[in-house]
Amino acid sequence: MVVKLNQVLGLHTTLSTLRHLEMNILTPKQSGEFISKFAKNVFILPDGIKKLANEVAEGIKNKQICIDGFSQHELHPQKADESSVDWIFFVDTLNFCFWSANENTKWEVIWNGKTHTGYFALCASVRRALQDGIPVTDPKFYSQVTSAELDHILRSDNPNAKVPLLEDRVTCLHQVGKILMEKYMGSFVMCLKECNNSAQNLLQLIVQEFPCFRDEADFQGHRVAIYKRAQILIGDIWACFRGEGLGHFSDIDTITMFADYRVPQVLVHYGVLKYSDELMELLKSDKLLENGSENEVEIRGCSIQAVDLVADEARKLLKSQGHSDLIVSSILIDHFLWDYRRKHAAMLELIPFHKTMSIFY
Ligand SMILES: Nc1nc2c(c(CN[C@H]3C=C[C@H](O)[C@@H]3O)cn2[C@@H]2O[C@H](COP(=O)(O)O)[C@@H](O)[C@H]2O)c(=O)[nH]1
Repeated sequence: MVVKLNQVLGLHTTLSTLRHLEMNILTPKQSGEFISKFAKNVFILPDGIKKLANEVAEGIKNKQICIDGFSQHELHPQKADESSVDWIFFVDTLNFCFWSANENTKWEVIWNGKTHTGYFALCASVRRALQDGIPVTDPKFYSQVTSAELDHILRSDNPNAKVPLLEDRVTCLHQVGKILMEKYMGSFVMCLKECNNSAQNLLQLIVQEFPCFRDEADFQGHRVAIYKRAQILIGDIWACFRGEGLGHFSDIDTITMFADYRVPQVLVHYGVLKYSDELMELLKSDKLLENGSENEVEIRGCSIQAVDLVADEARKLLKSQGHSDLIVSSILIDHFLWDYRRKHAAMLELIPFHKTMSIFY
């Protein structure tokens, strides 16, 4: 069934999304709307939206939900300077697929006496490399890094584990490092300076210039864009700079949540998303979902739409309470949900996450 685009979506376009229209690619926001309209195995529940929106509105009022979360983490860069931009670009080039088949093959990195897993294991391995004098976040270095060198840099302190997709990570680093060296004077800062403080312009530049960030799929006859790593890259720079200077984006609220494999677990926990029995059984069977498959696109697309609906509802609530000055963004809601999953990992374990071997998330 081919659906007429303008029947489905109010086309909110800016100059930077014209590329999407030329190539018929929906923006992430449009993709979330479109996918959720035609999803067969994933449903968005209005009561869940209201419940989570209430909690988000409260969190924004009492500042539990705020931009400071990023810099408060010891493993994130503490200074808002150009070296932090290249740190974030390096990390978000590799910010994918940390899950392991079972508990004892978890990739772990020890830093300052604390054992880190998943995303923070990646951050810890960067700290470890920099402390060992390896210029790991320098495009000059990683554009030519060997597999053996990256294997050493990302080595697990859990001897039973290795970081998955090592060769894919080397390929991604070579690709983006070469482009930065050849076209952007060896730093992602030059890309930032080209986007005149527009998040959408930067998003277009990232997916145009760096193919490994092109997180797209075909769904019901249309090309949809999820762009999880491209958007988290923008969100992390914005958060690190607290929305100032190099991290100032006039349209940051047009960035959607980052469709990974963790936030959908929290959305199901809050009763915002519901899976069909068939899909839930499939996820519980631990079978891999192929990147771009219908179920996987439905989970990720409905997550985008659900968080945007929560943001809209929270804005309405805050406005009705006389707080229309308080900013609500899908990024801040995403961070809250992602951090929530880590805080309540044991409880959330009861809700299966979709396992995909993908360089995109
Ligand atoms: N949607 C969303 N996905 C995120 C993040 C982050 C880290 N962001 C930091 C920066 C600011 C925030 O305050 C966070 O401290 C990583 N991921 C994804 O999760 C997965 C790994 O998960 P786990 O096994 O638990 O480490 C993997 O796909 C990874 O790409 C996020 O924020 N949102």
